Amino acid sequence: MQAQTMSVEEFVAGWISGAVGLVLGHPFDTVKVRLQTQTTYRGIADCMVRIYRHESLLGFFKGMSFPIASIAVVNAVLFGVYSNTLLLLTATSHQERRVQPPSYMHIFLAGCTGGFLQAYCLAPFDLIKVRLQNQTEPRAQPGSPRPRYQGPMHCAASIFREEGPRGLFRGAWALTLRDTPTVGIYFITYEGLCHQYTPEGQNPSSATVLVAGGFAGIASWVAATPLDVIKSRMQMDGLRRKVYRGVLDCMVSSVQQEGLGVFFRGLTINSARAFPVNAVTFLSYEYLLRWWG
Ligand SMILES: C[N+](C)(C)CCCC[C@H](N)C(=O)O
Repeated sequence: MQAQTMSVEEFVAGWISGAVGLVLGHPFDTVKVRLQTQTTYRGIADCMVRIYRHESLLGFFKGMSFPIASIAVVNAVLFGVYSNTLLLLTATSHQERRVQPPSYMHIFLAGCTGGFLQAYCLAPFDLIKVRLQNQTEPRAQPGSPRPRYQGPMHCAASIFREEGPRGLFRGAWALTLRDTPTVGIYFITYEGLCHQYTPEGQNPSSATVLVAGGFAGIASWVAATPLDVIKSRMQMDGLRRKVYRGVLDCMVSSVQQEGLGVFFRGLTINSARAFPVNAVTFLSYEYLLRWWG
């Protein structure tokens, strides 16, 4: 791979590795979204049992098809922009960076750039995912009430019709605020841990990549959870009637009604999800790049 030319491999590796992680983490993600936006569940276990009883195993996979289709764009942008920004800042390729590690400042800046740009691609897909995950109706049985959205395309079309084209970007601002700094944290944690446990100039071992990826996921999600709650609430807003005037208003009224703890809703489940998802994401990313490199 040549330095200074844009590398397509990074985008493709980002896509495939994201898809692998996504399927693994989706059931956790559904529980998280419900806990963040609905007040009827008493905790993780209660939420899981009730989803299973009422909606069967399929309930955990609601809203997954769109993220699978969009992860190609979203993760390719995340990893591709990150890597290519580093290439611009440091003039070294993925392999050369093992020998000449970039500074943490450069890693953070490249991560923030990747996070900022992927947030915009992610926003409409994430909105549709959250709306579908929050539908508690069991799969259609004859005579049972039909859920509001019949599927991802129907959901997108309904939002477009009922809330206008801008409606598809509901929550995008909160999402950008969530992801810009936390993707910086994501890559700093990953690169820092890999560097720490890898002899000079070598590639990190699979075990190192798994652990560093897992902790990168946890660290970034811990930092991201407060704005993740706000983001999910903004996305559900407007469904019946509009409650929040903006990100700040959503923060203030959530805290007033539920206390500061509201910012940590879904933290446990988010971290439990983040470890395996991001361990697998980084492992496949590294392997794909080594294989092609
Ligand atoms: C959003 N935040 C920056 C915290 C995490 C970025 C990690 C993205 C990964 N696909 C996952 O879903 O865990």
